[in-house]
Amino acid sequence: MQHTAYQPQISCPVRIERVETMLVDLPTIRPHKLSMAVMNGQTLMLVRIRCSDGTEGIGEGTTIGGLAYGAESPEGMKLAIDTYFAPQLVGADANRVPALMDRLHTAFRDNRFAKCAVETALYDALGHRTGLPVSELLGGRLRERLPVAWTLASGDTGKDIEEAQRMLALRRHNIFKLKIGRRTVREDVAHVAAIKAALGDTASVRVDVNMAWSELDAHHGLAGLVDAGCELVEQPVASIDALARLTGKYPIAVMADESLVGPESAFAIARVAGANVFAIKTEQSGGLQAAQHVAAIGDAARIDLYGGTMLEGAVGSIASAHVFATFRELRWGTELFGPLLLTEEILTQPLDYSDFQLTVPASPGLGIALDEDRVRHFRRDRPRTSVGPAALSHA
Ligand SMILES: O=C(O)C[C@H]1C=CC(=O)O1
Ligand SMILES: [Mn+2]
Repeated sequence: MQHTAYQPQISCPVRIERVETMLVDLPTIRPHKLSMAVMNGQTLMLVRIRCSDGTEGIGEGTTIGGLAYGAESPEGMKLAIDTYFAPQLVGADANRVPALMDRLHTAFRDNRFAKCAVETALYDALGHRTGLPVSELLGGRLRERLPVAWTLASGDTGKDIEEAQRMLALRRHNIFKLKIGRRTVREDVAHVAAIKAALGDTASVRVDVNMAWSELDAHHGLAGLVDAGCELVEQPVASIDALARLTGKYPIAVMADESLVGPESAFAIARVAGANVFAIKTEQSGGLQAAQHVAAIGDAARIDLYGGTMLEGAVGSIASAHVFATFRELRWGTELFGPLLLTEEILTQPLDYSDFQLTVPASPGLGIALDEDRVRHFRRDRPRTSVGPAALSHA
């Protein structure tokens, strides 16, 4: 008897036909105050890759406060993809995602966020072609739902307490990350202590200093945070050496964020025991696979994992959710709340945030669909001339 061999669709080359990018500007629900920027809106750089078999994939590149957080901006990512990446991609075999990414890594230095957006779109398209969710293409998910923290960053203690209590009542979040570092250490510690006292044991309270403290500030700060009942401090100082000197010194977990920019930095931090926890950000790591490599280094060094965010919108957040779903352990949960910070929905079906968790979609690719009308409406390059109702009906 002759057996018909199973022929996965990806055995035939599928060509990349078009790479399209756009900037989408969305307002935030309130000013979001970080030590390096105050955000009143977020710009998503969306990339759409169309392939010769009719499949397409979407990806997102997003950062915080334009160029305030790092070396890439949404505008710069768009330029990098349009001018440099697209000519390398068009005509290439869309099924070979790691090979395509290798080509981009060889041809172009850095640009980790822009590369992550492209890798996301390629995996989304591959998922549609094969019928598999991105998490399965990345080796297989170990969980269906992810705990999601909320960031309190209104700049006002009373408002933050009200916001946290609302989130607890809605059963949306019971982990809170407080953005500090804009005020004195003493004021910041008092702010954290007041919030923890108001929430009690119903909530986990953590802080992110975004590198704003000197090493001496950090010694005072960490001691005060321990007394306030705070269980984790994220990137209190800038340098890896200083992080290492603080780690283990106080009964509070020290988490690396800005210092963690891909596998090499993960190795450097692990080598000096520079953190108890890695805040792994998919974009900051350099892509979906790179984030998995960072996780593997953390695992090997017995450093706990946490799924971080660059305050991405729905596309980038769900790409990260697929990645984090593959991590062996995720002791500190995630903070994939970015879409909830925005006033506008750009998906046909909103993401499922419930019971303090986010569901990782199980349908092919990223498992989400853009609401094209909404995206068109919020595109930065949409026609802006005011038109009357008659003209609109022909638009
Ligand atoms: O972790 C960061 O530094 C960036 C980000 C994450 C949550 C938030 O509010 O800002
Ligand atoms: Mn951080």
